Amino acid sequence: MVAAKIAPSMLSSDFSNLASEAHRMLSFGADWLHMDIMDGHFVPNLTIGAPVIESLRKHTKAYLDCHLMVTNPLDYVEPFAKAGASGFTFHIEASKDNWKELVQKVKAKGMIPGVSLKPGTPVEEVYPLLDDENPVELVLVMTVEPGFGGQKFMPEMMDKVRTLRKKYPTLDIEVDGGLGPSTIDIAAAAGANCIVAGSSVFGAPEPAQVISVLRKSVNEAQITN
Ligand SMILES: O=C(CO)[C@@H](O)[C@H](O)COP(=O)(O)O
Repeated sequence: MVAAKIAPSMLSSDFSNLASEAHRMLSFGADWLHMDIMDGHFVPNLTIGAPVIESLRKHTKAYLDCHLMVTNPLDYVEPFAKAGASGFTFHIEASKDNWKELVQKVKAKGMIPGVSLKPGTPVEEVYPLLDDENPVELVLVMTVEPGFGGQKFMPEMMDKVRTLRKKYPTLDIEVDGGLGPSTIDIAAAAGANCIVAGSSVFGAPEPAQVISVLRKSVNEAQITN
C-alpha cells in the first residue's frame, strides 16, 4: 500500500496571496503543495523560480513538491535546495544525458528526486532511472501537455501508470493535469497515489470536499487492487 498524497497545484492559486493560499489548502487537508516551475523555454509559459519557493518556505513547513518544467534542471538544484524545496522532479526529456548526475546532486542536497514524462514520451524511458542503484523516488506522469492549468485529462496516459504500478508496487506515482472528481477514479484504479489538482480544487466552492473525494478514491482503489 502506498500512501495517498493530494497536492493542490499552486499554479491555480492567487499568487499575490501565496502564503495564505498555501495555509488554506493545508487546512483543507492537502498533503503536499505542488509548485509548477516553468522557464518559458521547455514549456511555453513562465511561472516562478527559487526566490518564490524561498519566500513561501518562510511561511510553511509543508512538503513543497517542485515540478521543474525547465530546459536545464541541473542549474536549478543548488538554488532550489537553498530555497527549501522538498521534492525536485525534473523532466526526462530535459535530462537524457545527465540524469545520473542530477539524481545524485538532488539527493546530496537533501531533496527527493522525481522524474516526469510528457504525454508523448514512452514510459520505458524512465526505467533506467528506477532500476539504477541510485534511483529516483517518484515518477510524475503528465496527463496533459505541460504548460498550463485547466486542460483536459488524457485517459490514454493511464497505460503508463498501470505499467509502472505493476513493475514498481511501492513507487510514488504522481499524475498531473485535468484531475478532479470526474477523472480521479480512472487514475486511482490505474495505480496513481500522488494526485496533483489545480483548477478542480481552487475552483470548487468547497475545496476540502474535493480533496477528500480525491483521497477516498485513491484509498479505495488500493484496497480493491
Ligand atoms: O503542471 C501543470 C501544467 O503544466 C499542472 O500542475 C497544472 O497546473 C494542473 O492544473 P489542472 O489541470 O489541475 O487545472
